[in-house]
Amino acid sequence: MSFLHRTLVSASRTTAVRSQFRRLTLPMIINPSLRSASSLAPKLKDPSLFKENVCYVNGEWVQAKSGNTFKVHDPATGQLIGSCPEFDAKDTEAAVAAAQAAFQEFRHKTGRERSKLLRKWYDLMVENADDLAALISWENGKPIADAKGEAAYAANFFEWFSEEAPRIYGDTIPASVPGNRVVTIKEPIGVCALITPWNFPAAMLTRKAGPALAAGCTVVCKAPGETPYTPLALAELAHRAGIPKGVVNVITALNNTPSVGKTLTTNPDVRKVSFTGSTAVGKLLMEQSSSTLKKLSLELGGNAPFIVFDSADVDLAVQSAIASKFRSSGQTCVCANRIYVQRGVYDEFAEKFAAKVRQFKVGNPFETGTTHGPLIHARAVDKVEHHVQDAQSKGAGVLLGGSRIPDLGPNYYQPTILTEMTPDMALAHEETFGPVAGLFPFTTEDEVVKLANTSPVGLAAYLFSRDVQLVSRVTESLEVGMVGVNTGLISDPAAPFGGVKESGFGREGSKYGIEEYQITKMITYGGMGGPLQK
Ligand SMILES: NC(=O)c1ccc[n+]([C@@H]2O[C@H](COP(=O)([O-])OP(=O)(O)OC[C@H]3O[C@@H](n4cnc5c(N)ncnc54)[C@H](O)[C@@H]3O)[C@@H](O)[C@H]2O)c1
Ligand SMILES: O=CCCC(=O)O
Repeated sequence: MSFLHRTLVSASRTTAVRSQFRRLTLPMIINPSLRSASSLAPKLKDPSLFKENVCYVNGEWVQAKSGNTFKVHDPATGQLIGSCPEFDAKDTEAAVAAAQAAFQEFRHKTGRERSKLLRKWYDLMVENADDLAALISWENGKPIADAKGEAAYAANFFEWFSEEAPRIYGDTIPASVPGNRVVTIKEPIGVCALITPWNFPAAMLTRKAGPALAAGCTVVCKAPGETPYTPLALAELAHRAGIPKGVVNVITALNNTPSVGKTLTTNPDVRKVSFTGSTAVGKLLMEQSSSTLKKLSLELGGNAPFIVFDSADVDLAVQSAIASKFRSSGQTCVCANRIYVQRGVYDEFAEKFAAKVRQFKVGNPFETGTTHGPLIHARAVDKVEHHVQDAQSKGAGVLLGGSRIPDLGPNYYQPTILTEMTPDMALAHEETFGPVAGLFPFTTEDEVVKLANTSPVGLAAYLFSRDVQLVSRVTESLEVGMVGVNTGLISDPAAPFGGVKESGFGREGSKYGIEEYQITKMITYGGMGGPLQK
């Protein structure tokens, strides 16, 4: 197993592994000893990675021209972490101008030079992984083991794209016109706006910035208002890596996010927008980008079907469902959302699944042994609660959980299992983005494929079966961009990540990821070839 896979697996399956050694308890364990307010700030080995009240523009740490700031809170405790500059349209224009000026030189660096810069940035991420993980846990709320997994996952995008940068090739194409020679070269598209979400504060940035820099582009990263400190720490590491000024800019906003987004999607110097977040915001950004016809990558919401056939290895399906459904407390776009289980194994699956979930330890992300932390904010908890109540009102059973955990804090919700789910329930057609597993019984292959494909989104799907022909049929019938067969973990810098339908378009990571930041320029040479002149 590779280091990356190990870190992903260890972060996401902490619960599965630990559970083998713990006594079953009912209900799931709640980590009792909340940290006191005075012990909230994690101790960083390098405190200078915590950048308060500044953004990184043109190689310098700057404030918003207005002097305005917004506050960032720890989702686990509600305590204040600090403030960040509330950038506005003018501040954003300045960041784009810096990136545009830097592009004129950076585009001419060789692939090998860009590779070395990315590699240095990667090395610094690895050296500072513990601090990055602490920042991730603090502002996002994921348990520290998961945050370490994210730090490694994020760094690996720089490693991967440092290896791609020197290997950018065009084609030589046989022309239809005699004497013509056609070649293509790959050029960097220009300034890229990278708009990233809070659920992976490091990895969503590196998955975009890695290929952008490898291609020779410069970037303006709009950090999520909920989790700005990890992206700002990455900016500090970019600075230390010697990345030239203006090539990487990291800006922050919370209340001004719509106007910053509008600026990034309408400024003619921005040639590409890459966004990860909700489908609703993706559609808005696409509409805004149409004014200057920007190239777009949109990695939007999912509603992943997780299908367990009678022919499955049920234990493997259970373990994988735990890893997929409850990763980051259900707050990833590829989390299983609709768990379809064939009638023949439904009861066995439900029982074994519940036994594992009962062993989760919900609590403060920094507390030893915590396997699951809080949700990101109150809106997220409200949505989860709505999905559970809606399902209950329409006849679902609550096998486990089903309520908030106010003793831990306002953003905590119990890991929950709902049974006998039906297609009319909200969870069936909306991504929950929280720790609720809805188990839908089904009878036939045709039925489950139709159910899986009813969603307007199509990001990831998972299926479990030992029947190779069934696997092949179903995989090819699913309307999604990614399928996990007999695995619940599909994220890998080497693999193309992206969706179809209203989950967006474009691929991130892998050999394809860099194409999103390139243009293919065709050159036709006329009057070439023909017989040698004697
Ligand atoms: N695909 C993913 O990884 C992912 C990540 C986060 C959220 N989501 C989806 O979003 C839903 C709710 O989460 P949310 O409310 O934080 O999502 P959201 O789309 O509103 O926010 C995601 C990020 O987009 C940015 N953003 C929001 N409005 C913007 C605008 N007008 N212009 C520019 N940037 C803007 C913010 O930086 C924010 O952090 C979830 O249920 C889930 O479906 C998906
Ligand atoms: O939530 C979005 C991305 C998650 C991942 O890369 O696995």
